Amino acid sequence: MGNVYVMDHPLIQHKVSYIRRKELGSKDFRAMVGEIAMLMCYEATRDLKLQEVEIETPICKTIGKELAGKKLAVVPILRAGLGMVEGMLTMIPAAKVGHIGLYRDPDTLEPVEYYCKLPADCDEREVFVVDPMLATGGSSVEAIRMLKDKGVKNIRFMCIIAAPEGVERMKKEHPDVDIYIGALDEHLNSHGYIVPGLGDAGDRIFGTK
Ligand SMILES: O=P(O)(O)OC[C@H]1O[C@H](OP(=O)(O)OP(=O)(O)O)[C@H](O)[C@@H]1O
Ligand SMILES: O=c1cc[nH]c(=O)[nH]1
Ligand SMILES: [Mg+2]
Repeated sequence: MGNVYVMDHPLIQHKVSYIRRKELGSKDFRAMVGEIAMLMCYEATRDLKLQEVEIETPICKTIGKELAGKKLAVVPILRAGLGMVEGMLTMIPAAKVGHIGLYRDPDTLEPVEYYCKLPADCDEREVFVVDPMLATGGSSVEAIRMLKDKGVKNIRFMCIIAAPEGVERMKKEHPDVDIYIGALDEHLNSHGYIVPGLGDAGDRIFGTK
């Protein structure tokens, strides 16, 4: 059964408050989204399995620990998820990266697919799906369905801001997926935007509005 984790680390909370400010420009917004992703990655990988390994230091042989089991992959939901990739790779540089392109139709709020390129062995990997915003949940539910269709079994979802509506939908549709949230907000407005939120994450990262 998947769990929902809302980050309580002071650095994450501080940086999330910072990127909510409407006066923050794209350059600083983008940099901070990357920093938040890095800190969230650190928190969301706490339970990765370790195995013992014999190593030799300049002094003697000893037993150390290394990551065991499945290799990792990061899959951003385009566009806004791209802002989290570098931070994730700072923490887990050996991870492969897949891309899922979805945009939300502004009228229906339904996700529209336009791209999918995944690592060939993604079904053998533990996959971190990243997107700064979980609003209605339509995009993340669809992205995870696409991964499951390719045989991926171990999936975690990471977002910076979530609405309760999206969290409930994810729990219902993908009860096996752990969800990591930077901040859990109040509700969605009539246009499907998170309140208080931070506006349109993709536009703010790429300066398109
Ligand atoms: O939970 P949902 O209701 O599906 O909304 C969340 C989605 O909306 C945003 O993407 P958007 O459609 O704005 O595309 P963009 O990243 O290209 O801006 C966001 O980055 C999520 O992917
Ligand atoms: O508040 C929201 C909702 C969906 N997508 C965003 O970028 N922001
Ligand atoms: Mg957008």
